[in-house]
Amino acid sequence: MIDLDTTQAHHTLSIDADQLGDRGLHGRITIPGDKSISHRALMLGSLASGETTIRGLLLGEDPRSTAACFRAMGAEISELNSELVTVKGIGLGNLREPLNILDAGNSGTTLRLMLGVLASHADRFFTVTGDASLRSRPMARVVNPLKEMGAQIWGRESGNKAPLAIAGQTLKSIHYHSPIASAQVKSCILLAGLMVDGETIVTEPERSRDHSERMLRAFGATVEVDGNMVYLKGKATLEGQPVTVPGDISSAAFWLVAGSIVPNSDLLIENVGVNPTRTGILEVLAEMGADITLENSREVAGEPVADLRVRSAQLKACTIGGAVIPRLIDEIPVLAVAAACAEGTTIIQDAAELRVKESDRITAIATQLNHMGANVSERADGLEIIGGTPLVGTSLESYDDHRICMSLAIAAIVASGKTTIDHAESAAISYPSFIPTLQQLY
Ligand SMILES: O=C(O)C1=C[C@@H](OP(=O)(O)O)[C@@H](O)[C@H](O)C1
Ligand SMILES: C=C(OP(=O)(O)O)C(=O)O
Repeated sequence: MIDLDTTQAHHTLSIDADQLGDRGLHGRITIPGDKSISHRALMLGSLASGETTIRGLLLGEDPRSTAACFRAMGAEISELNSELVTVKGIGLGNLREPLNILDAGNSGTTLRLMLGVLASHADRFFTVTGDASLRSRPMARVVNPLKEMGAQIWGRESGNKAPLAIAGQTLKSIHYHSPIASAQVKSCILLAGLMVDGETIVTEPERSRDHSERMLRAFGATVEVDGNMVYLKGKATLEGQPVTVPGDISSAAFWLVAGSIVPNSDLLIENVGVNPTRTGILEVLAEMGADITLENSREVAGEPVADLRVRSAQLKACTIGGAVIPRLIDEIPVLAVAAACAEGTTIIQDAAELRVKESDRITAIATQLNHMGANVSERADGLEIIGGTPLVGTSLESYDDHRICMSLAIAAIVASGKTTIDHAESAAISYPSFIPTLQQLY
């Protein structure tokens, strides 16, 4: 029994795994569009000259926040749907000063990428904010390099926390050595560099997702990549393009883990983006002994795509850290569920970033899995998970964090008895059809 109680403002998801039987998970799953690519398609489409068409856009709350912000600055974005969205761009440098505060909702990507755009629109004033979670997340990581480029930004804690106010300026180019591997930091600076005179360069300690580089190039900007360094030629022009958004591997991750840990499963997850800067989860699950194969590998609109077939397997522990972390950062909560079901002790390290996501994901997943009977200890930069203790259904908190909510739902389907998860509406941030898909599998 999988039931969603929508009678209160905050929805409660109930999963009674005992009633699910032992037939496993079977069938084909289509996952929604990639969130990172959806944000970028809406933003670049808005900034470009001419029309951009977007097929397969994610209809989650986060891309809706991006669309609302850019509409408020003059971009004509048609009603959002996953078939076809058209964006009539207003041309680089032509954003209108918005009449009200721009609201990025729960979306770090919206706020951080947009700051680069706003800071570089001279003679215009912008105010930006977000929900309680986003207002608690650090913005200095983008505000400081933007200030080095000449930006004027004010906010709480010396400009580290939203609400923020931005007086747009003509910026100058920099070579920024980012202390963290973050696609949001890298993309913010590249977007800020579009209108500067000269080359903007970002070097990061490890390579983070490269969707901005790929899409900027497709829209006509000159972008070069050399190891962990990205160059963008200033005074760029962007031309609207057709964009096809592949399925989000971060959403596929829930089924990759579910199909592995639920005995007798055999799932085909169709049309998944397998950009090498995102496939850390496939490498780690393979090392843990998962049975996952890539079928029908192809390239769609400049991004590699495949269907992923997953069959159940006994997982074993592994150590996850170093350069792979930015390539699976959003999948760590569900990987913790996999580790709780694996034989042996899994260590997740170099992942302190998780403490400043929508929630402190290290504390959130450790606390909630322990409530279910798992053996998880927090480390400053990750988790230590002694796998193999049986999981028991109970009442759980999602911390209003979409990835925690969905990860706990996957844990619940291998637990004995009934689990309830609060704030289940949070799944709609990145995966509105998650609960219907879970129900369809049973
Ligand atoms: O650029 C992006 O689209 C994203 C980058 C990552 O954040 P960081 O850049 O903060 O690591 C990731 O966690 C987020 O979900 C999406
Ligand atoms: C961290 C995430 O997104 P954002 O930073 O855009 O809020 C996420 O989707 O897990």
